[in-house]
Amino acid sequence: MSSPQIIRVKSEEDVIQSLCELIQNLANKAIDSEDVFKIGLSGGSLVNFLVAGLPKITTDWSKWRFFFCDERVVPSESPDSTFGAYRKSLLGKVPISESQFIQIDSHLTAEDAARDYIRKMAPFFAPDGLPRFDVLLLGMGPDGHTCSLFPGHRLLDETSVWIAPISDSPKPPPSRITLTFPIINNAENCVFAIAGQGKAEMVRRILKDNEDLPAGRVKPTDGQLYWILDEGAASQL
Ligand SMILES: O=C1O[C@H](COP(=O)(O)O)[C@@H](O)[C@H](O)[C@H]1O
Repeated sequence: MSSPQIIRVKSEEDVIQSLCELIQNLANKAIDSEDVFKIGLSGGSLVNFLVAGLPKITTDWSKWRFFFCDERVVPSESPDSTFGAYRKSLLGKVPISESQFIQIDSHLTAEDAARDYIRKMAPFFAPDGLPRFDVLLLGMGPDGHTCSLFPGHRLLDETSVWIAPISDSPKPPPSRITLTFPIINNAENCVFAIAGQGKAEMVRRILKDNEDLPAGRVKPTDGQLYWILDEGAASQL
Protein backbone atom coordinates (compact mmCIF):
# COMPACT_ATOMS: atom_id res chain seq x y z
CA MET A 1 0.00 0.00 0.00
CA SER A 2 1.27 3.51 -0.77
CA SER A 3 1.19 5.87 2.22
CA PRO A 4 -2.09 7.62 2.86
CA GLN A 5 -2.41 11.13 1.48
CA ILE A 6 -3.63 13.43 4.22
CA ILE A 7 -5.05 16.61 2.72
CA ARG A 8 -5.54 19.34 5.33
CA VAL A 9 -7.70 22.30 4.38
CA LYS A 10 -9.28 25.13 6.31
CA SER A 11 -13.03 24.79 6.26
CA GLU A 12 -15.84 22.39 5.42
CA GLU A 13 -16.31 24.27 2.12
CA ASP A 14 -12.66 23.51 1.30
CA VAL A 15 -13.20 19.82 2.15
CA ILE A 16 -16.07 19.77 -0.33
CA GLN A 17 -13.98 21.49 -2.99
CA SER A 18 -10.96 19.18 -2.55
CA LEU A 19 -13.17 16.11 -2.46
CA CYS A 20 -15.04 17.01 -5.62
CA GLU A 21 -11.89 18.01 -7.51
CA LEU A 22 -10.38 14.65 -6.61
CA ILE A 23 -13.53 12.81 -7.69
CA GLN A 24 -13.53 14.74 -10.99
CA ASN A 25 -9.94 13.72 -11.73
CA LEU A 26 -10.47 10.08 -10.81
CA ALA A 27 -13.76 9.88 -12.73
CA ASN A 28 -12.37 11.38 -15.91
CA LYS A 29 -9.29 9.16 -15.74
CA ALA A 30 -11.48 6.04 -15.34
CA ILE A 31 -13.79 7.14 -18.18
CA ASP A 32 -10.81 7.78 -20.49
CA SER A 33 -9.38 4.33 -19.85
CA GLU A 34 -12.43 2.13 -19.12
CA ASP A 35 -15.35 4.13 -20.55
CA VAL A 36 -17.14 3.76 -17.20
CA PHE A 37 -16.68 5.12 -13.67
CA LYS A 38 -17.65 2.88 -10.74
CA ILE A 39 -18.05 4.76 -7.50
CA GLY A 40 -19.24 3.57 -4.09
CA LEU A 41 -21.24 6.02 -2.02
CA SER A 42 -21.67 6.25 1.73
CA GLY A 43 -24.47 8.03 3.55
CA GLY A 44 -24.44 10.45 6.48
CA SER A 45 -22.56 13.74 6.13
CA LEU A 46 -21.10 12.72 2.76
CA VAL A 47 -24.49 13.23 1.09
CA ASN A 48 -24.44 16.96 1.82
CA PHE A 49 -20.81 17.27 0.70
CA LEU A 50 -21.59 15.70 -2.66
CA VAL A 51 -24.80 17.65 -3.18
CA ALA A 52 -22.86 20.88 -2.63
CA GLY A 53 -19.80 19.96 -4.71
CA LEU A 54 -20.68 17.60 -7.54
CA PRO A 55 -22.80 20.07 -9.54
CA LYS A 56 -19.59 22.10 -10.06
CA ILE A 57 -17.51 19.39 -11.72
CA THR A 58 -17.05 18.67 -15.42
CA THR A 59 -17.47 15.04 -16.46
CA ASP A 60 -19.45 12.71 -18.71
CA TRP A 61 -22.20 11.86 -16.22
CA SER A 62 -23.66 9.16 -18.46
CA LYS A 63 -20.60 6.98 -17.70
CA TRP A 64 -21.05 7.01 -13.91
CA ARG A 65 -22.42 3.99 -12.04
CA PHE A 66 -23.27 4.52 -8.38
CA PHE A 67 -23.02 1.69 -5.85
CA PHE A 68 -23.47 1.80 -2.09
CA CYS A 69 -20.65 1.15 0.37
CA ASP A 70 -23.44 0.40 2.80
CA GLU A 71 -27.18 0.81 2.73
CA ARG A 72 -29.95 0.61 5.25
CA VAL A 73 -32.58 -2.04 4.50
CA VAL A 74 -35.53 0.33 4.60
CA PRO A 75 -37.86 1.56 1.84
CA SER A 76 -36.26 4.22 -0.36
CA GLU A 77 -38.95 6.67 0.82
CA SER A 78 -37.65 6.37 4.40
CA PRO A 79 -35.49 9.24 5.69
CA ASP A 80 -32.99 6.52 6.70
CA SER A 81 -32.45 5.32 3.12
CA THR A 82 -29.10 6.41 1.67
CA PHE A 83 -30.35 5.95 -1.90
CA GLY A 84 -33.45 7.96 -0.94
CA ALA A 85 -31.25 10.79 0.32
CA TYR A 86 -29.29 10.95 -2.96
CA ARG A 87 -32.47 10.66 -5.03
CA LYS A 88 -34.06 13.52 -3.13
CA SER A 89 -31.09 15.86 -3.11
CA LEU A 90 -28.71 15.00 -5.98
CA LEU A 91 -30.99 14.00 -8.85
CA GLY A 92 -31.98 17.16 -10.67
CA LYS A 93 -28.76 18.89 -9.59
CA VAL A 94 -26.55 16.78 -11.87
CA PRO A 95 -27.69 15.07 -15.09
CA ILE A 96 -27.97 11.50 -13.81
CA SER A 97 -30.91 9.13 -13.61
CA GLU A 98 -32.10 6.63 -11.02
CA SER A 99 -31.09 3.79 -13.35
CA GLN A 100 -27.41 4.69 -12.83
CA PHE A 101 -27.74 3.70 -9.14
CA ILE A 102 -27.29 0.04 -8.30
CA GLN A 103 -29.93 -0.15 -5.60
CA ILE A 104 -30.71 -2.70 -2.93
CA ASP A 105 -34.06 -4.49 -2.82
CA SER A 106 -35.49 -3.21 0.44
CA HIS A 107 -38.38 -5.72 0.37
CA LEU A 108 -35.94 -8.49 1.27
CA THR A 109 -34.42 -9.45 4.59
CA ALA A 110 -30.90 -8.07 5.14
CA GLU A 111 -29.47 -11.52 4.38
CA ASP A 112 -31.31 -11.82 1.08
CA ALA A 113 -30.68 -8.16 0.21
CA ALA A 114 -26.93 -8.70 0.64
CA ARG A 115 -27.00 -11.80 -1.61
CA ASP A 116 -29.16 -9.95 -4.15
CA TYR A 117 -26.79 -6.96 -4.16
CA ILE A 118 -23.82 -9.21 -4.89
CA ARG A 119 -25.76 -10.57 -7.89
CA LYS A 120 -26.53 -7.04 -9.08
CA MET A 121 -22.93 -5.87 -8.68
CA ALA A 122 -21.19 -8.81 -10.30
CA PRO A 123 -21.86 -7.95 -13.98
CA PHE A 124 -20.03 -4.62 -13.58
CA PHE A 125 -16.74 -6.25 -12.61
CA ALA A 126 -14.29 -8.73 -14.10
CA PRO A 127 -15.64 -12.27 -13.74
CA ASP A 128 -12.72 -13.59 -11.71
CA GLY A 129 -11.38 -12.16 -8.49
CA LEU A 130 -12.72 -9.44 -6.25
CA PRO A 131 -14.60 -6.37 -7.55
CA ARG A 132 -12.27 -3.38 -7.93
CA PHE A 133 -14.06 -0.05 -7.51
CA ASP A 134 -12.54 3.08 -9.06
CA VAL A 135 -13.39 5.01 -5.90
CA LEU A 136 -15.06 4.33 -2.58
CA LEU A 137 -16.25 7.45 -0.77
CA LEU A 138 -16.19 6.58 2.90
CA GLY A 139 -17.54 8.20 6.00
CA MET A 140 -16.35 7.76 9.56
CA GLY A 141 -18.74 7.87 12.49
CA PRO A 142 -17.70 9.38 15.83
CA ASP A 143 -17.16 5.82 17.12
CA GLY A 144 -14.73 5.06 14.27
CA HIS A 145 -17.13 2.98 12.18
CA THR A 146 -17.01 3.08 8.41
CA CYS A 147 -19.59 1.64 6.00
CA SER A 148 -21.69 -0.42 8.46
CA LEU A 149 -18.59 -1.96 10.06
CA PHE A 150 -18.71 -1.11 13.74
CA PRO A 151 -16.05 -1.37 16.48
CA GLY A 152 -15.92 -4.85 18.01
CA HIS A 153 -18.45 -6.29 15.55
CA ARG A 154 -17.81 -9.76 14.10
CA LEU A 155 -18.21 -8.39 10.54
CA LEU A 156 -14.80 -6.72 10.88
CA ASP A 157 -13.29 -10.14 10.23
CA GLU A 158 -15.71 -11.23 7.51
CA THR A 159 -13.76 -12.41 4.48
CA SER A 160 -16.10 -14.93 2.85
CA VAL A 161 -18.53 -12.51 1.14
CA TRP A 162 -18.29 -9.23 -0.80
CA ILE A 163 -21.35 -7.78 0.90
CA ALA A 164 -22.54 -8.78 4.34
CA PRO A 165 -25.89 -8.33 6.06
CA ILE A 166 -26.08 -6.81 9.50
CA SER A 167 -29.21 -6.92 11.63
CA ASP A 168 -27.81 -5.58 14.90
CA SER A 169 -26.27 -2.27 13.82
CA PRO A 170 -25.56 -0.26 17.00
CA LYS A 171 -26.51 2.87 15.02
CA PRO A 172 -30.12 2.80 13.88
CA PRO A 173 -31.62 1.49 11.73
CA PRO A 174 -30.42 -1.98 12.77
CA SER A 175 -30.90 -3.73 9.43
CA ARG A 176 -28.27 -2.94 6.80
CA ILE A 177 -25.91 -4.36 4.21
CA THR A 178 -22.26 -3.41 3.97
CA LEU A 179 -19.15 -3.93 1.86
CA THR A 180 -16.61 -6.07 3.69
CA PHE A 181 -12.91 -5.28 4.12
CA PRO A 182 -11.59 -7.53 1.32
CA ILE A 183 -13.64 -5.49 -1.20
CA ILE A 184 -12.95 -2.14 0.41
CA ASN A 185 -9.22 -2.76 0.39
CA ASN A 186 -9.29 -3.93 -3.23
CA ALA A 187 -10.47 -0.51 -4.45
CA GLU A 188 -8.21 1.72 -6.55
CA ASN A 189 -9.01 4.70 -4.32
CA CYS A 190 -10.58 5.04 -0.89
CA VAL A 191 -11.46 8.56 0.23
CA PHE A 192 -12.50 9.83 3.66
CA ALA A 193 -13.81 13.40 3.76
CA ILE A 194 -14.20 14.60 7.34
CA ALA A 195 -15.20 17.98 8.72
CA GLY A 196 -15.67 19.33 12.22
CA GLN A 197 -14.17 19.21 15.68
CA GLY A 198 -16.62 16.46 16.66
CA LYS A 199 -14.55 13.92 14.72
CA ALA A 200 -11.12 15.25 15.83
CA GLU A 201 -10.54 12.72 18.61
CA MET A 202 -11.37 9.78 16.37
CA VAL A 203 -9.21 11.14 13.54
CA ARG A 204 -6.30 11.34 16.01
CA ARG A 205 -6.91 7.85 17.42
CA ILE A 206 -6.83 6.41 13.91
CA LEU A 207 -4.20 8.49 12.10
CA LYS A 208 -1.82 9.32 14.96
CA ASP A 209 -2.32 6.68 17.64
CA ASN A 210 -2.92 3.92 15.06
CA GLU A 211 -5.68 2.34 17.16
CA ASP A 212 -7.38 -0.67 15.66
CA LEU A 213 -10.72 0.88 14.75
CA PRO A 214 -12.84 0.08 11.67
CA ALA A 215 -11.95 3.23 9.68
CA GLY A 216 -8.27 2.52 10.43
CA ARG A 217 -8.54 -0.87 8.76
CA VAL A 218 -9.10 0.81 5.40
CA LYS A 219 -5.73 0.16 3.74
CA PRO A 220 -6.09 -0.45 0.01
CA THR A 221 -3.59 -3.18 -0.89
CA ASP A 222 -2.93 -1.89 -4.41
CA GLY A 223 -4.56 1.51 -4.30
CA GLN A 224 -4.48 4.96 -2.77
CA LEU A 225 -6.02 6.12 0.49
CA TYR A 226 -6.97 9.78 1.00
CA TRP A 227 -8.09 11.58 4.14
CA ILE A 228 -9.42 15.08 3.47
CA LEU A 229 -9.70 16.97 6.77
CA ASP A 230 -10.72 20.47 7.72
CA GLU A 231 -9.04 22.36 10.57
CA GLY A 232 -11.52 21.09 13.15
CA ALA A 233 -11.18 17.42 12.17
CA ALA A 234 -7.36 17.69 12.04
CA SER A 235 -7.04 19.70 15.25
CA GLN A 236 -5.61 16.83 17.36
CA LEU A 237 -3.05 15.62 14.82
O1 LIG B 1 -24.57 5.10 9.47
C1 LIG B 1 -23.73 5.56 8.72
O2 LIG B 1 -22.76 6.39 9.22
C2 LIG B 1 -21.53 6.62 8.53
C3 LIG B 1 -20.93 7.92 9.08
O3 LIG B 1 -21.89 8.95 8.96
P1 LIG B 1 -21.55 10.47 9.32
O4 LIG B 1 -22.86 11.20 9.29
O5 LIG B 1 -20.92 10.49 10.68
O6 LIG B 1 -20.63 10.96 8.26
C4 LIG B 1 -21.74 6.64 7.02
O7 LIG B 1 -20.50 6.73 6.36
C5 LIG B 1 -22.49 5.38 6.60
O8 LIG B 1 -22.65 5.33 5.20
C6 LIG B 1 -23.83 5.38 7.26
O9 LIG B 1 -24.63 4.25 6.93
